[in-house]
Amino acid sequence: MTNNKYIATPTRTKEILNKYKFTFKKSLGQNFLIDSNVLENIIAHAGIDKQAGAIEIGPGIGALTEQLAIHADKVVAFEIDQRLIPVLQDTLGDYDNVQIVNEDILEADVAETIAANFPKTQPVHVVANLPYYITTPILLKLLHEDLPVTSLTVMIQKEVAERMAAGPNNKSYGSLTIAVQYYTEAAVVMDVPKQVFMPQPNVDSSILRLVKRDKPPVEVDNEKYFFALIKASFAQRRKTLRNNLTSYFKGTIDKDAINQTLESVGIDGTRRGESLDMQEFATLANAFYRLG
Ligand SMILES: C[S@@+](CC[C@H](N)C(=O)[O-])C[C@H]1O[C@@H](n2cnc3c(N)ncnc32)[C@H](O)[C@@H]1O
Repeated sequence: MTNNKYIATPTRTKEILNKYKFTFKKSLGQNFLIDSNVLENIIAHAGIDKQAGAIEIGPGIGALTEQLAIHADKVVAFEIDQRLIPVLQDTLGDYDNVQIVNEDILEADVAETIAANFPKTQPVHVVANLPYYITTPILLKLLHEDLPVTSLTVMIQKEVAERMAAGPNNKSYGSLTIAVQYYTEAAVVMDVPKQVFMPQPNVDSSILRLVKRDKPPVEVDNEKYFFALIKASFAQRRKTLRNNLTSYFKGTIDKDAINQTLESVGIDGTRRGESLDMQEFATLANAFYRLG
């Protein structure tokens, strides 16, 4: 992959950018990968082989897309920036297993795209160097929609990757952690320096691997209610669980009922949200939900 014919080298990237007089849009999180070793690592961790399909978000000029085209059966890539479509048609012209969709991933019907492009029995992996300004909405959309994908391997901001893979009592642990870990097993597989991007971002990056679970690790009566209660429990991190819940349930459940419910499930209301594990949140959410 060190061969200069590939897109992910500084020289080839500059050539392509010059040819199209392409100027980066910071507002679209455009930081392109120019390091073939990092790409090799992404592909190695992503579980991609010729039996698998790949969904990419934000192909840019095609550095990762090209490697996915080489290693996977088929690639479908969503790119919002119309200026990149002719560039991609050029850089990926040699590959007949790539489809570019010029759409905003947050608006796209990803389930329909998967159904239209990949056989039902084929494993499909999401692989992306994500636009960092919308990392959380993209991942939560893909997870909440419960798409038929086997895994997600994504380059994201290091702090966000740590948050998604954290455990209780860690300063990074929060409602995002639980949302991600409810659907997937999360692990940070590699930290990545700024120097591998053009232009260099202001933040450090990590590759995060999320493997979809067959079923959630806890039983929840109502998922929407569960996630809303978790969010409320972290609303003010320094506040006790009881105080956060009192603000959240104001006007619907009174203080006495809140105390009784906490007591009934054996959770001390003076604890902070960050000390509860997912099972405790599930028990708590189910108990409040059953109050009706
Ligand atoms: C960090 S760059 C990655 C580019 C390329 N994959 C690489 O690694 O060199 C993020 C890409 O996402 C695209 N993008 C930004 N917002 C998007 C959105 N809402 N939907 C789809 N693509 C988006 C940008 O135009 C850009 O090409």
